[in-house]
Parts: sequence; C-alpha cells; structure tokens
Amino acid sequence: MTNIKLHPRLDNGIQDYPEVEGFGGGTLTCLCESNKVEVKVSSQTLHNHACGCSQCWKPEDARFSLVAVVSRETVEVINNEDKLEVVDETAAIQRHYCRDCGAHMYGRIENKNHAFYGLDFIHTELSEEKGWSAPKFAAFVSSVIETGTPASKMADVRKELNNLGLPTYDTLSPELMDLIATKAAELKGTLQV
Ligand SMILES: N[C@@H](CCC(=O)N[C@@H](CSCO)C(=O)NCC(=O)O)C(=O)O
Repeated sequence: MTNIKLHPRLDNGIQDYPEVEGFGGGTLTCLCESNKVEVKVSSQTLHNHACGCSQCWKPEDARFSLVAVVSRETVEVINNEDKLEVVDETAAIQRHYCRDCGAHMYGRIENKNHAFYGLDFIHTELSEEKGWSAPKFAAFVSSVIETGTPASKMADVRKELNNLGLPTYDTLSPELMDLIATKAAELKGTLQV
C-alpha cells in the first residue's frame, strides 16, 4: 500500500497487471451505465507508464494516469462512436473522449512529422481483459504540481513510484526522448546513423 495516492491500479502494488506473453489485446469500454463507447484494440501495448501530465485522462482522485501506446491500425471504435469528441484539436495528441462520462478512449497523433505518428495512446484500465503490459516508468512526474500536488510532497511521490519499481522522469523515458530527438534530427537534416 502506498503512503501517497498515485492511481487506484498502483496504490496496492502493480498486481492488476499480470502481463501475459502473446496477449493480443481487448476492448476498452467507457464508464457510462449504458450506450457505452467501445474500442477494440487488437494488439498488446508498448511503453505503458504512469503519466503526471495535466492532459492525460485519470480516474477521479488519481494523481497519475496510466497510459500506453499501440499502432493506430489496431484501434477500432466498435460502438457508440457518435459520443466521441476531441478534447483539444490543437494538441499534439488528439484525445477522443466520451462526452457523457469523460473517459478518454484513445489519443491519436495526426501530425505526420511527429515522432509518435502512427501510434495511439490508450488507457488499458478501461478494459476487463487481463494480460496488458504493466507500467514500466513514470513520466512527467513534476507536472503533478500543476494539478495541485504541493512541491513539498514531490520527494514522497518519487519515492513511492520508485518503491513500485517505476523509475521517474520529468519528461518521457530516455528511450522515448531519444525517438523524439531522432525525429527532430531527421527533420533538420542532422541525423547521423
Ligand atoms: N507540464 C505539462 C506537460 C504536458 C505534456 O507534455 N504531456 C505529454 C504527455 S503524453 C503521455 O505521457 C505530451 O506529450 N503531451 C502532448 C499533448 O498533450 O498533446 C502538463 O502537465 O500539462
């Protein structure tokens, strides 16, 4: 049990993520009582992480979201697509949310020059299936200050994340930051291989 609340799926340890080899995906369902938006995802996720940024969807009272990526070709809205709206059309990640319950069903990058073009951001806690990849790091940790965590609590926040085995970063993980820099170098014509 963590001493400081992070996310319901983290606060008792990462036991809700029994990652299964060969897992092939599942269905994300919004939080409405009826007429649920359903999104079929036909692949395992990559880069699952806790994200402290103010943009990613999180359950009430959670400090962090849990978010992962999949190839956009594997994402298909199969029910009640008409209830989906985009949170912010100007954002890099176009987050499609259910206008009735507020859950973000998928976030899509439409800018072909973005390092993550081709990937969709999803929250696998919206799926009943077990086997999704487990969170492996915490990103945008300092950003939780922007959503109301006092800066004086940040050492405890980082300690709890580290105790769960999640390395903490104030941007994305080094691997993802390298992908972003690689794309930037490619666009500038300075990329060396
Ligand atoms: N301090 C800001 C950070 C916002 C931010 O850059 N968020 C990342 C997180 S994505 C998942 O890890 C991002 O890439 N955002 C692009 C977008 O939102 O379109 C804050 O907290 O708001």
